[in-house]
Amino acid sequence: MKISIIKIGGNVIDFPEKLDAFLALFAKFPGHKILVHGGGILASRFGESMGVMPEMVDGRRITDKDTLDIVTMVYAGLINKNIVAKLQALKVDAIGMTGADGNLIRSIKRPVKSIDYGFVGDIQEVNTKLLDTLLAAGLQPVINAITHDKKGQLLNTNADSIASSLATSLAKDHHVNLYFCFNKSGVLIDEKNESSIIPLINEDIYAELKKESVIHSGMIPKLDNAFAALEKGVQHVWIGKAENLLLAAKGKLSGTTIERHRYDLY
Ligand SMILES: Nc1ncnc2c1ncn2[C@@H]1O[C@H](COP(=O)(O)OP(=O)(O)O)[C@@H](O)[C@H]1O
Ligand SMILES: CC(=O)N[C@@H](CCC(=O)OP(=O)(O)O)C(=O)O
Repeated sequence: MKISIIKIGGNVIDFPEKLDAFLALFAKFPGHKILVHGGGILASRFGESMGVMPEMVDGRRITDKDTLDIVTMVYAGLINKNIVAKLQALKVDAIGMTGADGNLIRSIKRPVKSIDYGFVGDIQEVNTKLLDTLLAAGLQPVINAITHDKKGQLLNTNADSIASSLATSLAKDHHVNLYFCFNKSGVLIDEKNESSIIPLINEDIYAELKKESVIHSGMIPKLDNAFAALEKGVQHVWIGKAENLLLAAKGKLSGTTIERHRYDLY
């Protein structure tokens, strides 16, 4: 079957009117679809209000015990259940899940090397059978950034990595497209100029733009995840503005398409 994995970032979730507009588009999105969400901005804000200061390294959150409790409440509770309720109101039969539900995503606590990320999970296994069953039953999974180690420990996992892993696991048996929706029009040459979209990025262009620091911070893990997905059989990866999601689905020019192949110069 054809499956679309759609990831929505914290910058959109944080603005109720932007989230509502996005969910209305998601409801109209054709075919089988899975929504993956983060919510890092809200988690940071909640943490700060409780005296737990956010600490990020390379776009990943250092997650101590208090932070794990906060992200579990925010991602698996507040954000996930609100999105499910809003989608149900839009007549989408959404079902909200963490990686622990139905053993959907098993991860392991990231080994301590130069940095101790704490309770951060690296994905090991995705229960694609469960996703197949849910999709075949007409349900639309809404999956958040909390995973588990199957030994009783919840872990915090970057939502871009979750989207990419779900896409690559499902791509073994299905035609899978991956859409990263965020608050900018795409990958930009000049971050402050929304019309400076780079329509197509391959690995050569990526390496060059990274070297020149045109691409930095949160965009690096997003693009690493995008290339990893293409390498493992995902058909199409798109990065762009949440409001252009339906244009992207129709193949209309909007945002950035990620292309795997390097161009042969000779
Ligand atoms: N060349 C670029 N074009 C667009 N955004 C960029 C670029 N380089 C870095 N970024 C940054 O990456 C961010 C998106 O990554 P992230 O915050 O992880 O997204 P999300 O909203 O999905 O969580 C943008 O908000 C922007 O600040
Ligand atoms: C380990 C790790 O970094 N987890 C992320 C999960 C949420 C996320 O990815 O949210 P966005 O998509 O809104 O950035 C975090 O806690 O920020």
